[in-house]
Amino acid sequence: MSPEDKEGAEAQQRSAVSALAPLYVPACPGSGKTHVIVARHLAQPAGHFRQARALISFTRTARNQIGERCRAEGRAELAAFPNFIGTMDSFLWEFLVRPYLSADRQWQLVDTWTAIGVEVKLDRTVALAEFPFVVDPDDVREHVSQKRLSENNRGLISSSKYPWKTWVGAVWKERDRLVDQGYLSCHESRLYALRHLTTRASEVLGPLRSRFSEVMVDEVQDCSVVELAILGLLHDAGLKFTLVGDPDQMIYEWRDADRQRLDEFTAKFDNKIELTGNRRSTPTICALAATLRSGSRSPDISVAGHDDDLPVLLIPAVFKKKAVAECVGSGSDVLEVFCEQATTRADILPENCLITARNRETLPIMPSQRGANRITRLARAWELVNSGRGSAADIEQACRAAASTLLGYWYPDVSGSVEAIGRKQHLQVRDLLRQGYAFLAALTQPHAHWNNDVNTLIKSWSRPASAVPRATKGLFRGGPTSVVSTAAVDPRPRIDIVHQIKGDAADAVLLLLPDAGVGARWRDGDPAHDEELRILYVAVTRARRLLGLAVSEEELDVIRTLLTAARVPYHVIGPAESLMLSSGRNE
Ligand SMILES: Nc1ncnc2c1ncn2[C@@H]1O[C@H](COP(=O)(O)OP(=O)(O)OP(=O)(O)O)[C@@H](O)[C@H]1O
Repeated sequence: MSPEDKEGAEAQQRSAVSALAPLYVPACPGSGKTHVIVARHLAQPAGHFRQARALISFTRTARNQIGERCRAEGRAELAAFPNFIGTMDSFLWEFLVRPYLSADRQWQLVDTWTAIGVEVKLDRTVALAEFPFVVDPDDVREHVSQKRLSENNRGLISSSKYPWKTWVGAVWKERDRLVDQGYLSCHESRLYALRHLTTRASEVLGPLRSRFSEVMVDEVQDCSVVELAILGLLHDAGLKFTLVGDPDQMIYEWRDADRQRLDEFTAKFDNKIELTGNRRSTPTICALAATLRSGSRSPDISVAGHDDDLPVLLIPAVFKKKAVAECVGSGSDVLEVFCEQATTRADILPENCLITARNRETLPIMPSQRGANRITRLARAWELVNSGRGSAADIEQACRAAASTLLGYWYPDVSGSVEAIGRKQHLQVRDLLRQGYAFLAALTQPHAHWNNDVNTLIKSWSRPASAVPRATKGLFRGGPTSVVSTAAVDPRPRIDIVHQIKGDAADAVLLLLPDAGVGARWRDGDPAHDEELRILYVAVTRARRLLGLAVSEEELDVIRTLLTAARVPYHVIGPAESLMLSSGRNE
């Protein structure tokens, strides 16, 4: 990093902090988007009515960070009324929805229908939250999308004797019943906000104008089309916005984020200041990331100031079932090899590594967590859930192990994953995981003869009508071999899907690319139109110093060629290297 690069990045940030709104700040990964928003807020005097600012983010974590920064700078007044610091949903609810709802009931906003666990029941039972409500923002009309149903639910509904139309009727009936009771999901709330803005604009705009001189939106690329339509109307009505975001990190198409709509909206902003200084990643990681975004923009400038610039590690891998990936040739575990490489090459410990994949099904688990007998796995699952540690993915795995235990007793003649058995028996995976969690919570602490407690609970646990338990099949004969989970003692890397690590960072990141054709897609695809590539972009840009890619042998040549063309230094881990590492560890 040259002093000019550093000064350039600082100058960009300073301009973004001091420029007048309306303002659009497209910013690269690691450029300090939240820093800019907070600094902008801190740079201005605490305003009272008509001078206050609203700072909108998409997560409660981001909201809390902004509030904490204001307090840490000794400016607690900036986090208080009449300023507003909150999520997009709370902003819409507080200013555009709640004040204009009828006074005949007590209204409650819920994140999603999952929060109140409502189900649609015909001859099958499907949670209301599982039905995707899709909206056309131009005429604010909603429909329930069959196309967007999960595979599991599509199978469940197609096996029902009722046609899709009847299901849709039942969905609306259930939804209307909840609204009658005063419940609105955030999805509904957004639609109400848009309706109120179009039908009673002057009423809605008055209070916003009398309070805020500026509204800042962080991660604007995460806005759905409805949210963009709302912001568009507010902008056209004269509310002053500062939008900060990275369109290349748009990975929420499933919740209706839309690149074209975002581009149309941001094109209305004449004042645009770009942030191209990456304070997180090395030049190599910035160069690789540039191959995963649209247009031919040159790589972002690394101003992270790391001492080393490590090559990307390519790990040829065989992706096996049950979330295991092995190195080609040596058969060593990819996760272990990557963590060892991170330690030996860069002094990065496993707990500072992040392992990620696109889908939960392909998310690997550490070898230390595998290979144990069923009751030992269950004991580890108990330990994990009761320890309060572990990532969301770890806890889901634990619930899966418990659900699998119950299914093994209920359906002794059916084998397969929780998904496969659920599909065959018309049971929802979500319900099975919930049962798994409750089962773990009801179990005693593992001990040498724990199998007796577990078996008693399995037998007394409420079972589905279709269950056909047979004598002791699926029950446990012996106790666990080791009770304490290695998770409690081994430092382990964080393992999570890409959508869960957005906004985070780690010294070393390993991205697993198990899909056939991923190399060609990367080489030929356009990230502007291919969300899968943007998801890879988000994954690789989490890395500070070391990036690893585990790819199947068939993909290796394409990926090597494209990295060479982009002048991204890489190193392929050969069989001897991965073998040497694992045998070295065993000595
Ligand atoms: N002006 C600054 N001075 C010092 N550190 C900064 C400054 N701006 C940002 N940083 C640091 O740079 C790092 C990257 O910033 P941050 O995580 O906010 O990036 P981001 O733009 O939100 O990235 P992404 O969109 O990829 O999540 C953080 O560690 C942040 O504290």
